[in-house]
Amino acid sequence: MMERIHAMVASAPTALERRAYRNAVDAAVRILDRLAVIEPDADTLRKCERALTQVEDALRSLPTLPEDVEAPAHAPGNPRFNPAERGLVPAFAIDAGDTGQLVGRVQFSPRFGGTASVHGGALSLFFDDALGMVANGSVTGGVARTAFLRIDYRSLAPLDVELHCRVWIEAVDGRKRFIRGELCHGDRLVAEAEGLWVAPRTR
Ligand SMILES: CCCCCCCCCC(=O)SCCNC(=O)CCNC(=O)[C@H](O)C(C)(C)COP(=O)(O)OP(=O)(O)OC[C@H]1O[C@@H](n2cnc3c(N)ncnc32)[C@H](O)[C@@H]1OP(=O)(O)O
Repeated sequence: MMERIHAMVASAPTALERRAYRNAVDAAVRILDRLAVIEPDADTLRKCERALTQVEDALRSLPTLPEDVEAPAHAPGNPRFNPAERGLVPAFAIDAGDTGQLVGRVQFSPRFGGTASVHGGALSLFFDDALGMVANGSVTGGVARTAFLRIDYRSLAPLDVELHCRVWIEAVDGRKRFIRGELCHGDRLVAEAEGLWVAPRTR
């Protein structure tokens, strides 16, 4: 029986499994968002902890991903490898993009917040993902890893508000891809980023 379950999850996920995975992650992050804004109530929180522990126990009984990265489960379509689909970064709506740039919108929900504004580390996480998409895009081809990422925080980023982002390739020099990006709230610049992505040596 265990072997059969493992064979099921070791294959690339179906559309139904992807949707179910997304829905489960969405439910989990909605809880984190709610916990970030509620007034503490110890009794309710204890009940919440018990219920969540039951969910966690159910998840612990499932097999984990195979270590072999060539296995079908590691196909790019698997939502577990998409930072937004597993709740690591806020979903980024891409409005326009070509081979060397993209334009989109992002909204940071309360779990990404400090007090009333977005946590600086969350902005950095977002930029790594958004600039990384362009660095790993069709103009450059192949995989590249973040070598450095510099963020200039220009003004506070509000939570739960749509922010606009633009990302573009500044230069490509051999294996090096220099990428820049900016995030705005209306006309106001919130943060700028520049980074280097380095593609692996081919030999
Ligand atoms: C569609 C999918 C979208 C996915 C988007 C998500 C993207 C997210 C990507 C990540 O977050 S990856 C995780 C965070 N990054 C890492 O863990 C990387 C850790 N570091 C490394 O693996 C290596 O240091 C690295 C691959 C970046 C570079 O190692 P290499 O051995 O391939 O490069 P090497 O040291 O030979 O340097 C190559 C060139 O880059 C330059 N370089 C490397 N690191 C640098 C640095 N930090 N600053 C400035 N220049 C740097 C280096 O000087 C040199 O320049 P030149 O060719 O002109 O001589």
